[in-house]
Amino acid sequence: MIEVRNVNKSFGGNQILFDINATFEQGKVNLIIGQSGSGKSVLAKSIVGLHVPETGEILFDGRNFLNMTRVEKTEVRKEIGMLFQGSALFDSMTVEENVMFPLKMFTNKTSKEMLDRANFCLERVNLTGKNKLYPAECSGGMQKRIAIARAIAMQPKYLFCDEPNSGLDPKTSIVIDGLIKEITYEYNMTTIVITHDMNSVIEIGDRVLFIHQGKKWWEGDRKSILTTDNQEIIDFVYASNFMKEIRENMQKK
Ligand SMILES: Nc1ncnc2c1ncn2[C@@H]1O[C@H](COP(=O)(O)OP(=O)(O)OP(=O)(O)O)[C@@H](O)[C@H]1O
Repeated sequence: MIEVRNVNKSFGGNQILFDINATFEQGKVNLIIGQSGSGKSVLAKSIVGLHVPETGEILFDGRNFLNMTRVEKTEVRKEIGMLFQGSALFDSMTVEENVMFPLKMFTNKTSKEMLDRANFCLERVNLTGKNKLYPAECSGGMQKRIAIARAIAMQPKYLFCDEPNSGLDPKTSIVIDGLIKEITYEYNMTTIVITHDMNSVIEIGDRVLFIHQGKKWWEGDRKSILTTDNQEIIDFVYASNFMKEIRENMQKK
């Protein structure tokens, strides 16, 4: 579980996050949604230690990250798997080398142990036998699955996914969402996903946090987001005429 308590963050006097309090539960897919510029990425980066908030606490299973020594922070970072927008694979490395990269960086495993783990992770994302390909030889969906294999290589307790479906077609997005959901449940991870994708909200949003103008505006589960009366959520979720029609039809029933 990750808890965010009273987090405020500014850049050069410009306040971006206002007293955010949120709980991201273990074994669940926790989504952060909100309009562009609302502060989602700043919040996620504050949680993983890429930004330092002025005030507040970030608790990883009760351990306050902001009070930790450098060594303690490094230990927590090893427990975090990251899935970046655009996959962020190393082009000059093969699939297998990409997946083994965090193991080489952070563990003392032997080559055989690293290869075994890479093979296990590649099998988990249905990429068995693709070890020697380079990222440029793989489709966008495959690249995302390689990035997921790399993110879980260290058996993380926490998984962060930044816009996992960006650049993917709807069908491939569903596959990636399904994989994120499955591995979250299978490995009992605390997963946080930043997304704009309403389909993801409906499919995998066990918990949904809606950020509006740097403030926590609403939180709930995927079902309650469809029936909420919160006007900012309605504006966000039902931005298109098609979605507006669906809501009107739901209300007539
Ligand atoms: N390093 C930074 N220095 C100064 N301002 C920043 C920095 N990072 C983000 N901001 C500002 O913080 C605000 C929120 O940005 P953020 O990237 O969190 O938005 P977002 O909700 O993730 O948007 P999007 O969905 O478009 O990615 C924006 O006004 C942005 O300009």
